[in-house]
Amino acid sequence: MDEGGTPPIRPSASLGTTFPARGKEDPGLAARCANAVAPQDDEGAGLRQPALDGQAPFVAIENASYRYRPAGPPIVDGIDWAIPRGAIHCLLGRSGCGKTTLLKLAAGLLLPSGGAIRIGGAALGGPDPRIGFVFQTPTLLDWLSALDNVLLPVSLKRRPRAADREAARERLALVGLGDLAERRPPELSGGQQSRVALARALMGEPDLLLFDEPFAALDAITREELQDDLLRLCALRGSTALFVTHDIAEAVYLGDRVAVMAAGRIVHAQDLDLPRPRPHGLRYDPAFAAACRTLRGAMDGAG
Ligand SMILES: Nc1ncnc2c1ncn2[C@@H]1O[C@H](COP(=O)(O)OP(=O)(O)OP(=O)(O)O)[C@@H](O)[C@H]1O
Repeated sequence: MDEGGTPPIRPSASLGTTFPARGKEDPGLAARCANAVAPQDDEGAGLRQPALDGQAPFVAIENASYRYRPAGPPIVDGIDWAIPRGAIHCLLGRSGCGKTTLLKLAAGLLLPSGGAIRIGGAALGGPDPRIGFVFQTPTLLDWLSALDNVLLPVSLKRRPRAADREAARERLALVGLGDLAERRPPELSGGQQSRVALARALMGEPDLLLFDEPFAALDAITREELQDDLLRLCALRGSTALFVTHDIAEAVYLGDRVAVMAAGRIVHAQDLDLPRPRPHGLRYDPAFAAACRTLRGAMDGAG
C-alpha cells in the first residue's frame, strides 16, 4: 500500500483481453445457457432474495422506504434486496419509478425514511468511502485534465501526493486511457469521458460500485465496449455492483440478477445463470433473448 493509502492495481495490457475475439463464437454457449433464466416468484414474498448459502449479503436493503416530503407518497416503498459480495445486480424500471432514489439510499446520499441499508453488516449512516458512484452523466470538470478529474476525490480532501498521481494514472490505464491523461474533457469523446468517470469511481478502492445509467447517452457499439470494460474491472477487483438502467439487454448482459421496479416497489426479480466471462455471441443467443423477453413482460405487466 502506498503512502496515500491506495494500493496500486495492475493495468491490463489492453481492453477486453479476457474475452474471446469477436467472430470466434463459443460452440458450447447455447448448451451452457440452456437454463439461463431462473425467475423468482413474482407474487411478493418470492421477491425476497433466496438464502445466500448461509452467508450474510454484502449489501442488505431491509424494508427500505423513502419519501421526499413527510406527507408525500413513498418513492421507495418497502424494498428488500440482498446482494452477495462480488455479484452484479441490475435494476430496470420505467422513468420516475424510483430507481435513482433507491441508488442514492444505497450510496448513503439519502437516509431511508423507514427500514435500513447495511453494507458489510453495518448500517449505512451517510456517504461511505467503500462506495463508488458513477452518475448518469460523467460530471467531469472541464478545466481539469483527465488525470486531475480522476484525482478529484483525493484533491477534495488533501493535496495529492506522487503516489496518488501514480494510482490515478493506473486507473486511467485500466480503462484504456493511459495515453490521454493530460487531455481535458472537451477534448475527449463521450465514451472516453464515461471511462474517466469510471476511473474516478475506482480511486477510493470501493468495495461497492453504484451505477446510474452511466452509458445511456452513448452509441450502441461504445456502450457494448464499456459494458465489457465494466465486467472486466469488476471481475479483476471482485467488486460488488448495483447497476440501474432502462435497457433490458444491458441488464441481462451485465447482471447476475435483475430486478424490475415500478412505483417504488420491486415487482419482479430473476437470476441469470449465463456464462462468465460473457462471450460476445451471448447477445445473439436464444437464452439471452428469452431472458430479455421475460423481463420485458415483467415491465409491461408493471405498467
Ligand atoms: N429531490 C426530489 N424532491 C422531490 N421529488 C423527487 C426528488 N427527486 C426525485 N423525485 C421524484 O421521485 C420520483 C422518482 O424519481 P427517481 O429519480 O428516483 O426516478 P427514476 O426511476 O430514477 O427515473 P429516471 O429513470 O427518469 O431517471 C419521481 O416522481 C421524481 O419526480
